[in-house]
Amino acid sequence: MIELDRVAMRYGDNELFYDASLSLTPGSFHFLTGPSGAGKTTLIRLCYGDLLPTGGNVRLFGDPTVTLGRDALAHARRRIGVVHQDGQFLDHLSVEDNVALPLIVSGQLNAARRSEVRDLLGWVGLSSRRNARPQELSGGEKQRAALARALILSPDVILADEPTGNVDWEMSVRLLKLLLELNRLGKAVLLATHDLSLIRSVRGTVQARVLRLSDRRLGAGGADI
Ligand SMILES: Nc1ncnc2c1ncn2[C@@H]1O[C@H](COP(=O)(O)OP(=O)(O)OP(=O)(O)O)[C@@H](O)[C@H]1O
Repeated sequence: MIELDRVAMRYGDNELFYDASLSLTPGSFHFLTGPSGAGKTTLIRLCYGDLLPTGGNVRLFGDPTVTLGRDALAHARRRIGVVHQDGQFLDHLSVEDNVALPLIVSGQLNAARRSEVRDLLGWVGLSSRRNARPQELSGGEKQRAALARALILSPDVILADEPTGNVDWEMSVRLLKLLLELNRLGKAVLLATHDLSLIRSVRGTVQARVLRLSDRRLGAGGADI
């Protein structure tokens, strides 16, 4: 569904990585680790066509992102749910409307979809916070709202950039469990995290690949779990 084929990425003279290959197939689960600044967020942005590679190819559902026009890219992106590191909420909207935003923007919000938004908020444990503003949420609540918003268009692929960054251990495990549940439903998941103990916590319970981005290379990050 998403394929990186010998991808290189540089910002000006700063080459972040080269020769990076990766295939996110249905039902696959990948952890992406690596030091701060190695390029994990950049790699995720390449995976949904937010950036174009400076070398190699990124293919979304078969088509190289460099060849996709605006409409085709928007169409492909609707199949990819992104959980951003910083949430990226609109502060003047309620949590519920933030989650519904992809439906509002694409003109799909009706009574049935509104009820799906509420179901999703229930699934991530935020029913009682649906009328709050994003700035009133705790770190863990924000991350769960970001996950709900990423899921509202029923994507085939979920890209999560440090979703457990600012939350305590219990909440990290809870978020990871939500992602694993989605993965069991057949969705491809890529989860970037610094937290190796989180990866170890699911050892033996899930088939996942651990990738490490460091020294400008994307490689295996230790034993797969
Ligand atoms: N738009 C940009 N223009 C120029 N340099 C950038 C841009 N975006 C990121 N960088 C640089 O690229 C490098 C990699 O950034 P990136 O955010 O991808 O790393 P990361 O591995 O996700 O880091 P962290 O774990 O701290 O979030 C950093 O040195 C960053 O300053």
